[in-house]
Amino acid sequence: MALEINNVSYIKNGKNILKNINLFLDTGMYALLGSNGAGKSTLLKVISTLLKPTQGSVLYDKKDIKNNSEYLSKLSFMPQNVGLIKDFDIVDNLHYFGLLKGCKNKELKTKISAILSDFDLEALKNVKVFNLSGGVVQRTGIALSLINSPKILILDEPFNNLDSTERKRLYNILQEISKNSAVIISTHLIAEIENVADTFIFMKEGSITHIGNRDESIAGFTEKTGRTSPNPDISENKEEHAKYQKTMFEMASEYYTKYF
Ligand SMILES: Nc1ncnc2c1ncn2[C@@H]1O[C@H](COP(=O)(O)OP(=O)(O)OP(=O)(O)O)[C@@H](O)[C@H]1O
Repeated sequence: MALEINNVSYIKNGKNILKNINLFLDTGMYALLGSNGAGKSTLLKVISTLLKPTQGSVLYDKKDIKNNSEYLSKLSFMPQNVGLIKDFDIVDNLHYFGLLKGCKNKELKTKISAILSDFDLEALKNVKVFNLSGGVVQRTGIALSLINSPKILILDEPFNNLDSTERKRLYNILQEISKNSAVIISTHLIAEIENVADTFIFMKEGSITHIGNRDESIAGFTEKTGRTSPNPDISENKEEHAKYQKTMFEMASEYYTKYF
């Protein structure tokens, strides 16, 4: 499994939204971090084939993802607002979207049972979506994105609406999936993802400013800025004090996404 993003740029209305993006994604969990407007959603849409790059290419196992039905069958994209059918119950949604994603009717039954159990949705499986809470809808949406056993799983802000128990459940599931697939998560919740993702991809103004694991990201930040550890003693200046209260990783993240 290898996804290669080679020199990808995306220009819309004269605006360079993605600038020369180069990425190599293997199995593992990748966090995509960046401020509003950094280009994260645009990059995810390019990887999902929803947008065609103005320049460059995206290859899956050395083949262009353009008109590549094998790639599409292995891809799953969960956007920020989950598009479940409100009049269907959970099982019908899983079944319907499974068929749309090309799963065979025969294998769907087993898959749906496994997913309902993994996501603790059995008791709610026959409840129509319009009667479910926001958290359960979100959980069902994520469950839905796994129906085709994706090799490339893209989740845009998946932790919204989830309480800490649900987040933990999701981390465990995603960690399991990331052993054999590339899981790409775009999120603003840095503290949430800090100990979960293997690799962090930081973006600012359409460019990637840093790629690395947690320790590498902190080390790069230390090297470039001279910052070593948070200093809890600085209290005269409120703003400075608040800044130092952050973890090294949060400071590194802020550096790569705002000031690099
Ligand atoms: N169709 C479009 N036409 C013009 N500009 C666009 C279009 N789509 C996105 N943009 C601009 O491109 C930039 C990147 O947008 P994008 O949604 O990819 O950022 P993001 O990092 O996902 O932000 P957020 O975290 O707010 O979702 C923004 O400045 C946005 O206004």
